[in-house]
Order: sequence, then C-alpha cells, then structure tokens
Amino acid sequence: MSTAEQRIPPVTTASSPEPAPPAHRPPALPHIRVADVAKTYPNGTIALAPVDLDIREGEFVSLLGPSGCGKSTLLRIIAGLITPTNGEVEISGSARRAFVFQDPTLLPWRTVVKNARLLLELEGIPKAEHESRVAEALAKVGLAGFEKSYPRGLSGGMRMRLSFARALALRPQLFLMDEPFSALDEITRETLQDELLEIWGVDGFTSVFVTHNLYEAVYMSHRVVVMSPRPGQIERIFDIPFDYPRKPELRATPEFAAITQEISTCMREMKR
Ligand SMILES: Nc1ncnc2c1ncn2[C@@H]1O[C@H](COP(=O)(O)OP(=O)(O)OP(=O)(O)O)[C@@H](O)[C@H]1O
Repeated sequence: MSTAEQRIPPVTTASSPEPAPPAHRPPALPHIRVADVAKTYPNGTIALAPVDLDIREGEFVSLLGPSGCGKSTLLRIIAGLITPTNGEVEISGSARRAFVFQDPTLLPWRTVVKNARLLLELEGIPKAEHESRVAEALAKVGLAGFEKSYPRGLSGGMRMRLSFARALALRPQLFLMDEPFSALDEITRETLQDELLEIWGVDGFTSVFVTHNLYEAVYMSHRVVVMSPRPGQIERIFDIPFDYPRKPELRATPEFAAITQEISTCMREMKR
C-alpha cells in the first residue's frame, strides 16, 4: 500500500440498525467465536491450522507467540480484513470495531485534531459529533492541549496515543490491536499499557491484543493465548489470576513472576 490513508484499515459498523437499548443499560459488548478457522495464503504458506477460540464480552485477550505463528493473521481474520480459508468467525451483536497497529499511520500534513478526526470522516459519522468525540478521545489519551500540533512535533509515545485517540473516537465495542507498543521504549510502553487499561476499564470494550511480549500480555489480559508456529495454532490458553484495575506494582510480585515463568516455560518447550 502506498499511502498512509490506504494503510488505515476500514472500520466495520453495524449493517442493520438495532433498537436502542434502554438508557440505563449499556449496549451489549461483543462476544467472539472463532470456529475451525484456518488460513493458507495464495503462495501456499499455511499461516493458521484450524483454531477454535471464544472471547467473552468485555474480555481482554492477548495473542502471544514467536514471529510467524499467525497472530496477525488470526487478528485480521477476526477483524474481517482477510477471509479464512476454512471455518468462521461469529461476532455477536452489532460490534463497532476499531484497530490500532504498530505503525501509528498518521497523516503528517494534518494536525493532531484533524488526524484524530480521520476515521470519523471515513466512517461517515455525522459532522456535528466530530468535535465532541475528538475532544473526548484526545482527553482520554492525554493529548488535550496538543490539538494544533503536527505529528512531526510529537514523541513516539504521543504518536501512538494519537493513533489510539483516532480509534477511540469511533467509540468501539471491539478493539483490535496489533503490537501497538512494540516500537516504544520500555518506560513509555509500560505507561501506555496502564493508560490503555484505564481507558478499557471505563469504556469496557472487548479487546484482542497481539504482542510478542510475555510481560505485556500477562499484565494486560484476562487470558493469554499462546500460539506456536508452522503452522500457526493455539498451543495453550492461560487464565491470568489478577483482578482489575491492575497496578504497576503487580509487575514486581512473586505471583506475576510465577505466571510469566509458567508461560515462558510453555513457549520454550514448544520450540523443541
Ligand atoms: N500476505 C501474506 N502472504 C503470504 N504469506 C503471509 C502473508 N502474511 C503472512 N504470511 C505468512 O504467514 C505466517 C504467519 O504470519 P503472521 O504475520 O500472521 O504471523 P505473526 O505471528 O503475526 O508474526 P509477527 O509476529 O512476525 O508479526 C508467516 O509465515 C508469514 O510469513
């Protein structure tokens, strides 16, 4: 793909309008059922052997595994960006989806506020809502006050925050993230993990998060899905036994060390 605009994937919205829920009840969050999903690319690469996975409403699930194990392929199939060779993905309800990728794909000629508005424009969200949605999203990611800046004036962490704001402005019910923090330094990465969890704690979207980073997966998730390569498949699913909200101190506890050790052992053993 040649331009940043082309690289921003489409965001799917409800095709058939549903009755508005009563004001006192928030709309149901999506539940995802991946059934017997496999993918062979046209060049013959078997990226995914048949996999089954259920992701519950409002759950935060990470896909973890070595390079080439099919994490991005599975995420993109769930997102509806590529079609599986076999099997199906069912997403309950009328999930508004949003995506964030490792590359923030900002438009350098647009200010922060105009970048944050981009998906609202592409998705045809009524103009009257843009200003309030963008202001709300920028405030959530801590970019209020930077509206008139350009991407070149932002740090790597701020660019990623803007990428999140652009997605959050859609008010997603299903949030799909592909290694969003992998290009950032460790401190920025941990800060953004906390910020994302805080936003998720308030907004409550169902989250599927791809990462190479075991510590990040454990810190963020209800469950960590460990995948193995050649062909990509689900090796094991770990329940992460920590309550939310999670605090940075969790990373230094023996319990955190124990579960990361257990997952690390599983990943080492599957390499043999
Ligand atoms: N468009 C494509 N055409 C052909 N092969 C592909 C394509 N996309 C991915 N693959 C191959 O499919 C396999 C799984 O790739 P995928 O990107 O899903 O893995 P991943 O676990 O996300 O890897 P990484 O962590 O390196 O991003 C790899 O062998 C990759 O080379």
